[in-house]
Amino acid sequence: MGGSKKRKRNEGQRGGTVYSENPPDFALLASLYPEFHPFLQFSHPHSRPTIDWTDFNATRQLTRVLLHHRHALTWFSLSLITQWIPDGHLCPTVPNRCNYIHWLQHLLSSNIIRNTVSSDGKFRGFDIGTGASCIYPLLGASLHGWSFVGSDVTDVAIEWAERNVNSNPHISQLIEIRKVQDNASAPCVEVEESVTGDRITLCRSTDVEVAPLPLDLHSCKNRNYHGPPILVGVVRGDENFDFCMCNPPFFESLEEAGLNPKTSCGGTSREMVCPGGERAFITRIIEDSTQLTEQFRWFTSMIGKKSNLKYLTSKLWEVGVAIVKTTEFVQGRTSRWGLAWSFLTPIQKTPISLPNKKNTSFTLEGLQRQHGAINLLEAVNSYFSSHGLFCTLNTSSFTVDVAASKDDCDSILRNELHIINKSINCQPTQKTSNGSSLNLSSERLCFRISVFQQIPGTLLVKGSLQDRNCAVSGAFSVIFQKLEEALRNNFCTKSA
Ligand SMILES: C[S@@+](CC[C@H](N)C(=O)[O-])C[C@H]1O[C@@H](n2cnc3c(N)ncnc32)[C@H](O)[C@@H]1O
Repeated sequence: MGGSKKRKRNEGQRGGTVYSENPPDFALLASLYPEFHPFLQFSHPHSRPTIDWTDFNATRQLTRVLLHHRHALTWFSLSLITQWIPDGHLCPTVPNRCNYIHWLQHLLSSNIIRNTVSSDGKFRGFDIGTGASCIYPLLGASLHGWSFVGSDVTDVAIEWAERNVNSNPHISQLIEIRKVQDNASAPCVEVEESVTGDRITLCRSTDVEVAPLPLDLHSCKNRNYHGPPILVGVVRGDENFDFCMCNPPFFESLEEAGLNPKTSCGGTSREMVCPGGERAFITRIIEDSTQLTEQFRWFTSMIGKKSNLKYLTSKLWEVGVAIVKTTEFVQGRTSRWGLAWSFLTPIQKTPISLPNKKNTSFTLEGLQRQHGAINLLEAVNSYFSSHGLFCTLNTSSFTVDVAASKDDCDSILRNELHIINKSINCQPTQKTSNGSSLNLSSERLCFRISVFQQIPGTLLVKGSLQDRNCAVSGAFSVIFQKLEEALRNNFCTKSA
């Protein structure tokens, strides 16, 4: 921590992915795929080539050759120009989509939630709105051998997603494309045979014609979302998944969707726009998830606006999830966020394995001017208060003293900071040598957070355990890590 004056933004999901460590070499791609060559641009004769990111033909050709070169995927058949992504349809950028897959792989293999669905790491996922590209199932199946149901509402998306699946016979058995319709008759499942080259592949295709949703879902809770069903009514009662994923229609209008002139990835209004934008769409996913708590280990979604991440996270705690995980995906100048939640009880970490340090710290660098020590201190205070912990803020010494009961600590160790008992038992307190008013009962975890400004834009956050021998001191490291995560999320990432 600390050190370098200018923080270099990590590309990819924090921690990096194959594309941040090994970016595409356009010259090499053009030598391997002549159809990509016309799109190369050179700022001067000996510079590395790039492409015109505002040219839809260039970005879709790049996606096609990258999928083939890096992932052995045939996407909108390389040989048949008639099999091309329909004009104007969303063309996915591969590194960005890989970041999400990479994060999911990390989430699933970390076994925070017990694996009850799949064996051998062959996870099963539900891709909400798979699109004509079917990009996530193709990547997930080819990179990790995951199986998928990919849903969508438009005929074009379904038709082309199926074609893309069938163009990849080595993984086509792993992917089912499911059409979502908003009318009331029983689901029908059919298996279609299709011929690709000289091989016959099976692409399971399902039309799920769903019963109308319960009234309260349509009208009361989802005033803003009036579209077709998303999970409830599309997922069958006997299905279980390790995860669902979604790149939702981010925008409230096409005008809003067209605000980024720097890249051209296409996107029709059906793909990009939903009344109420991603906030409404993901709120519906959250509401659906409360009815499918046991059928998914993880619910996840991509989020385009940081302000929505905060809103949706608090919504999740309101509906009683057991755990929330977030991440930031950074690709070039674009940031997106990942949100994951589960209703299943996380596997309890053993306190013995936790380091029992008395003092610990981290540095936040590159903060904007308006984020001074006092703002950070207030954020620390409200972070702990909002989780029901007893806090004393001291703005002259730039400290917050915090006390947590044994039950609070148990909850935190189970990753359940949100259900901390708010009615903290305020016993008589005793003055400590450093002047704080903390209860030093051996059953209570008492610690002090101090904030120091090192240089403008760089703050040091220090945590000091008041009594290292208290019965619950092992919880301190976890709580401090959670605080760091929350502060970094709030203060260190680009605002949307
Ligand atoms: C932003 S696009 C994402 C496409 C693709 N997953 C990707 O990442 O490029 C959103 C997709 O969601 C689909 N969609 C909208 N509402 C839906 C619903 N209720 N259920 C399933 N898909 C839906 C749209 O048709 C569109 O294909």
